[in-house]
Amino acid sequence: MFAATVRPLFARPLCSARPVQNRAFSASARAFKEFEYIKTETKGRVAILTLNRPKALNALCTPLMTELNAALRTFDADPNIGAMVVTGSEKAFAAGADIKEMSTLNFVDNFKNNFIEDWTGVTKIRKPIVAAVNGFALGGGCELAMMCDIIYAGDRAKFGQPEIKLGIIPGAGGTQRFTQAVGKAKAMHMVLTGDMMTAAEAETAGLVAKVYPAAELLEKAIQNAETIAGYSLPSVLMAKELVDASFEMPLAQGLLFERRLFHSLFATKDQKEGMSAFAAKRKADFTHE
Ligand SMILES: CCCCCCC[C@H](O)CC(=O)SCCNC(=O)CCNC(=O)[C@H](O)C(C)(C)COP(=O)([O-])OP(=O)([O-])OC[C@H]1O[C@@H](n2cnc3c(N)ncnc32)[C@H](O)[C@@H]1OP(=O)([O-])[O-]
Repeated sequence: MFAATVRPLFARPLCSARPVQNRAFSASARAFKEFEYIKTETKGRVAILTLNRPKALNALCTPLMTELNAALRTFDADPNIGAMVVTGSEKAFAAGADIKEMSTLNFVDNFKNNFIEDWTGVTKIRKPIVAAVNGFALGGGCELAMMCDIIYAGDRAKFGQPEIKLGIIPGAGGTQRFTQAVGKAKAMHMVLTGDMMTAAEAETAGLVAKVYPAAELLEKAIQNAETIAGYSLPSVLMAKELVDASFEMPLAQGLLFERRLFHSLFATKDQKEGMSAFAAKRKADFTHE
């Protein structure tokens, strides 16, 4: 047992009726207690984290993001977990950062407190995170989905960066990751008009990996996460690291990095297991070593 101490960024967080402090949880039981804005469960080697602030369409506020990041970090450190799924409700994955909470913020405090930097912990998680998006993924909701490694969408999902309508701009990747995913033409249109994109458009544009009927989305996302979690963890972690590195590195360096990690995987037990299982026509039994 260990305790996670979290401190709200704001003196009076609008989305919390009670202080979000000293939440104790048991990593071994993989059961979190007392979370207010998210639910967690596990299925085999997959952890499922559900944003649970239905009255505000899962608008992202500091306590919600603190809980989400604490849960992600704990599952990342749990040897029994190989992949995670982040999802919301049928109506909304998340309708963006909490506009009511942000409405009174000012530049100097934002700058001094480095507002929302703490919220981006999802990008530091090493195990794969799948976003299962039903309903609205707008503003910070779309940005949160893009911080995950794969986005699967329900067929009625809507994506968008509508911050321009509020007199601001996207603040957590909506001008950068969105542009990398869909290209300049569509990114400019979405960011400058605030229009929404359907799931089908998002799949065609390259933002979304696959679209499923809304009612089947979570089950399919978990199945895909189970497939990933069943593979050798060192190779999964390296594969994720390399795909992410391709956005940061020149091609020659990226290829060299890939080659070196490819070489290194021949030091694992799982490489021997995977290849001998193939030759023996049986399923590999990976031990993640
Ligand atoms: C991972 C790190 C991420 C960091 C992100 C930071 C930077 C980011 O780029 C900035 C933003 O996201 S800026 C944000 C960008 N996002 C936007 O601009 C989208 C804003 N939302 C909308 O445009 C509409 O709600 C929808 C079109 C989503 C649904 O319309 P509909 O079906 O007619 O439903 P409805 O009746 O409208 O809503 C039901 C309830 O939910 C409430 N609520 C909803 N969103 C909220 C929010 N973001 N806030 C607070 N509350 C929000 C709404 O007030 C209402 O509560 P009430 O107490 O009953 O009044």
